[in-house]
Amino acid sequence: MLRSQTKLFALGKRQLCRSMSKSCDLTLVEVDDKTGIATLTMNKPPVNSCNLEMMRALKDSMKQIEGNKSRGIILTSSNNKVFSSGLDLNELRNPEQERLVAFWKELQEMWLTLYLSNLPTAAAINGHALAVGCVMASACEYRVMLPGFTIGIHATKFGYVVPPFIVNSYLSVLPRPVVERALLQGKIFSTDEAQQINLIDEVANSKEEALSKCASFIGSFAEANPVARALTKRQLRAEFARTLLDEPEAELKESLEYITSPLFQDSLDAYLAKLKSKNKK
Ligand SMILES: CCCCCCCCCC/C=C/CC(=O)SCCNC(=O)CCNC(=O)[C@H](O)C(C)(C)COP(=O)(O)OP(=O)(O)OC[C@H]1O[C@@H](n2cnc3c(N)ncnc32)[C@H](O)[C@@H]1OP(=O)(O)O
Repeated sequence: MLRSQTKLFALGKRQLCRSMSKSCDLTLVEVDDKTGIATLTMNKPPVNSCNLEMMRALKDSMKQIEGNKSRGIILTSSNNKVFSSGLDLNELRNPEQERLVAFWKELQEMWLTLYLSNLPTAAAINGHALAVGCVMASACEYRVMLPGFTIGIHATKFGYVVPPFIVNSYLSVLPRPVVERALLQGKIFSTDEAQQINLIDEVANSKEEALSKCASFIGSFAEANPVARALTKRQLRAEFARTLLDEPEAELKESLEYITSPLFQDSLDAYLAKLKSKNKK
């Protein structure tokens, strides 16, 4: 996804910006002129898996929204069953080194951009949010989820070690003993369970209601000075972002070694085969 492929349109009272790939718009951004709140919609069929281009589109869209002086960001999905299925597993399977490096750097940068955004951030989770899908929702300041879906980081279930910044995503919303158990079990939570442990803040019965609740949360900062708010947020979050801010290369090296190991590749093959066979039955 090249920056030059990102377009900005004036659409009535709203601005619409799209990050485009060859075949579709990977992300859509609409800014509400009345509230100044931007809705960033993930739009990569079929399940918003995060490949290199998708993560670049998300990062670029967030930077554009910040540059447009919006009042906040709501992250959501155009798919009414899946918020995001996490990393695109095809990027990890027998990867070409150069692309894998670019992919993992993009994951680091996308996460930092969202986690440390100057703006208030909220996720309207209108479908399953798995692995990095859950990480993105957890990086936001507020989460509203629709009933009947699932959310969680199940990496250990299929043989993946969880990288430290992903652990930190959970730690910024959940108490440590809960994080430890959830990550070690590879626990996926239902909407109700997620609300009980405060992984999500509210449940909404429709996407519209979820967006409205997210907008109310963002509106709750109306009295706060935006610069003071942003700097305070950065101070509060800097500790959990430290590894990626100070030593992204070390994290990259460790992750690449692990991803390219036979141990990881074998468990990925088995997992992908299981995922594909589901649709052949
Ligand atoms: C010490 C240092 C250690 C460093 C360690 C580094 C290692 C890092 C790796 C660990 C990090 C992991 C983070 C991740 O995000 S991994 C991604 C995990 N995600 C999943 O497991 C989600 C799997 N998907 C599902 O469960 C379901 O698809 C769904 C999201 C519940 C949706 O179900 P639905 O029935 O609607 O859709 P389908 O299952 O039929 O899917 C449609 C097609 O999409 C393909 N698919 C789904 N998810 C992915 C994905 N994440 N990547 C690639 N492809 C995906 C699926 O196979 C279907 O394809 P098909 O149509 O060809 O069959």
